[in-house]
Amino acid sequence: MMVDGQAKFKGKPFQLPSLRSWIVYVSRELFEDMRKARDDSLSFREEVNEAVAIEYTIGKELADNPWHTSVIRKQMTQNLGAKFPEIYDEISQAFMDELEVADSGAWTPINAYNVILHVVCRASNRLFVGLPLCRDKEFTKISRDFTITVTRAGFLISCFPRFLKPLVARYVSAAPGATKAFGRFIIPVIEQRQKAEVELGDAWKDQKPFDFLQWMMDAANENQRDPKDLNKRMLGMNFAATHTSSMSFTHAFYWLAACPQHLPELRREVESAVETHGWTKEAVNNMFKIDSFIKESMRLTGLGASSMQRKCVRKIILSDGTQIPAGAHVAINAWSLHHDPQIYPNPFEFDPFRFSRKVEEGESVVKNAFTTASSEFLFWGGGSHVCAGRYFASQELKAMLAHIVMNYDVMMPTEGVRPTDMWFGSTCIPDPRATVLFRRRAM
Ligand code: HEM
Repeated sequence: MMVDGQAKFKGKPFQLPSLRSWIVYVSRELFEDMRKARDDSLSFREEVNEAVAIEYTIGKELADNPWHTSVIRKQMTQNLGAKFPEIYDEISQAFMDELEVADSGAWTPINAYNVILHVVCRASNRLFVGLPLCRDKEFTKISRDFTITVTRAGFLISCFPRFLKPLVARYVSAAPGATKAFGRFIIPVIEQRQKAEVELGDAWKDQKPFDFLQWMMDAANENQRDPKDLNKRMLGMNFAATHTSSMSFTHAFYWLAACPQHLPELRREVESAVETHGWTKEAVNNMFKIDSFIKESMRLTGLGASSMQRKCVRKIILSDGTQIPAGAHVAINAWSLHHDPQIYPNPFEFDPFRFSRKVEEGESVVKNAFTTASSEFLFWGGGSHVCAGRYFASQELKAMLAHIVMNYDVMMPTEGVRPTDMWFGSTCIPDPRATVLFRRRAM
């Protein structure tokens, strides 16, 4: 429908119904309007609050003041290099534990999505809260299930008028139970750290853990140190990180399994980067083909057909004269943009080295990098709310792909056939039931 709308209205804004409301889709020409718009006109927060009923599912505190986002943008991003060895350790351990591939060297059919979800959850939580919690089966299960819990409850709550929402939330939402269960793990850790800080005074500085939870505790002001509040923010992080990364990785991985002819070229690149830099952030930064492979997968079959969705909170007029009334929802038609032949020649072809080739031809590395959000690549959204975790997500996905490439052969049971994607509204979901064949790589 978005492709038809784009063709019929020749790039002018048009409206389509979504599962919750009508959405005005604008094209790339209005990217700057969307990028520059402030929250008092086109609101990201109102959009998210409405989509997942955040005040009833995750917590009103997060909706009112998401201060932890600046900890992601600053402390977390700055420390990714230092944390890489641990994150890579978790990725390789998790693949070893979760991927039951025959030792005989025979092909083993495996439900890849389930493995990927477990690996992502462990790797993310290694950064968020460290060992041993990131490997705790009960703790990671709450984290893995939480996105589904919130998405389901949020959708249901959003269908009811405002005065009924609290009632619906109380009876349908499993989120408060999940928050409590998560808190049984996280709150004692927070309390123990707060106690140690008081008892050890200055000595705490040298002994304190080096993880996201601690960066958040250090950044919190006097009013933000309540363990219950910090618990909700940790769960919010898991919500933002787990399924987005797992589903995105699965999209890229299905391309790899459907096109294993690219394995040798990817292997050569990973081998050379690791030989020079070891398994470090520098090595991953030098994996341009891996980067390009993932970016091309996200261009062709990324999670969102729409991007930068906002709720209009006061009437505005866009630069082409389009009037957006208060209460309307606006988004960029990312699907049409990512499949526009003017920007991406042969847009429906999977061309994994499309971006790394440009770099080899002399174009800027930054322009072509997976992490770069621009008017031509809307996978991460854009403007002031562009994904805060994209540097971590990119590093994690690249390290996972590099690890698979180095250790396994993969292929689809029907050679060359990628599992058919599923659509939920404007979200493109890789088939979670698909089986992929794995074989340990002969060294
Ligand atoms: C492949 C994985 C991921 C994808 C596809 C993704 C995608 C997005 C998108 C589309 C947005 C909205 C941007 C906009 O509307 O302009 C967003 C926002 C956000 N993401 Fe991600 N994300 C991913 C991973 C992560 C991770 C790992 C974290 C945390 C560690 C994270 C934290 C956030 C936060 C906090 C925001 C809100 C930013 C704000 O309020 O300003 N994301 N993400």
